[in-house]
Amino acid sequence: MKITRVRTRVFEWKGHTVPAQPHFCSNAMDELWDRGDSMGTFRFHGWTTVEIETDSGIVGLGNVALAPRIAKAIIDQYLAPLVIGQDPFDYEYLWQRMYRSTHAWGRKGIGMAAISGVDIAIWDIMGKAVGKPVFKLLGGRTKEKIPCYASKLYRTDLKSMQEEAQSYLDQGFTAMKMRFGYGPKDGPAGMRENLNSVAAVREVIGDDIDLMLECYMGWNLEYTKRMLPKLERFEPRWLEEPVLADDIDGYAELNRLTSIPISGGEHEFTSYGFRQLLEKRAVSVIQYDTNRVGGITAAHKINAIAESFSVPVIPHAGQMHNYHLTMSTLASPMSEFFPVHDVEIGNELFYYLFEGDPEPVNGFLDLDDDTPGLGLTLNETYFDQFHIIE
Ligand SMILES: O=C(O)[C@H](O)[C@H](O)[C@@H](O)CO
Ligand SMILES: [Mg+2]
Repeated sequence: MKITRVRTRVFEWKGHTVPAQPHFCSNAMDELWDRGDSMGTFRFHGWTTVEIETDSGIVGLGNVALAPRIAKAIIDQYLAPLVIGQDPFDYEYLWQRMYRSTHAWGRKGIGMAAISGVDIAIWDIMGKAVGKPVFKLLGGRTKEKIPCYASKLYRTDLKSMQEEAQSYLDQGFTAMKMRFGYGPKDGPAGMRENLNSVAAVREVIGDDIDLMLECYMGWNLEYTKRMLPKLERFEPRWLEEPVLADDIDGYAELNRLTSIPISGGEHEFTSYGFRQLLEKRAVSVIQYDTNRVGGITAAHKINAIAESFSVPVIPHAGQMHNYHLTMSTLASPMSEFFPVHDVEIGNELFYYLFEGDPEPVNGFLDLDDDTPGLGLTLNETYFDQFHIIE
């Protein structure tokens, strides 16, 4: 089988968007003197789709969620010529070809996200070609169902957060993630706000539900050190990305300091990046996203390394490209799940663009043993809500 064409499209959401309130979520821009539109750092209102055609008629579907226009340009100009004419089953060779030939600029960030999109489509082709779901090519079914945690609870008024937390309990979730709204610039009053929001959610969910706490890189080392002892009484499952992704020694220091597991990796790339995080004991939970980290080829290797360090892998974002990895390894006990709702941050945009994601039932989701490939198709229902760039 040979790859004949790589078709990329950018989908930019132009439909209704729910505006984010101030202090909606701490983030890396918060420390700058000019706050400006700090929410801009985590709006994902566009997506790149990668459809890879073959001479057998099979088409693989991949995606990239970061900087969509740039990802498209990288794939069109640099990556497509490297895979066209090649056998998709030579996936390791193709990955290395893309990785090595873009090494000067592509090994982290958007270069690797673009490689991920192509790699995901290649795995979709392989699954379709052998008539098996991708997880069956990676290790198969390691769990009856995948436990998942509801991930939203952005900082709003406490009553709304409590109602939202209650709604996840009502749906049967036994784990959920909330976001902090305040950071170092907000002083002791902001610290109090942060603690009050965790207390408010704990009040509703009780002590027997896992609660994950997300900082999205909006804190710094000193602030996190002050917050950790105050957070311990809430027994969070983890504290996520307290500092910038580049501060690996900062993560390691925090992870040594506290009984709260520190998590990260959503902004890390390839097995090299994760080897560093693991060797330094910088994180106690790994959270790569397959559509950034280097695709399924890289994520599969990271699972093996993480297993040898006994560090759980709970990928960022859920979504099919991650669920298949989670299903196929014991290193991964759980998935993130973004509830389907009106377009807000953009995490949920996935469901407006793709069809095939499983619905969680009582906090678990499952993958079909017989659907070939990733089990995802483009959802044309909302195409008129997007500006599409071919
Ligand atoms: O872990 C997450 O779910 C991410 O950090 C979110 O994608 C991000 O939007 C911050 O809430
Ligand atoms: Mg996160």
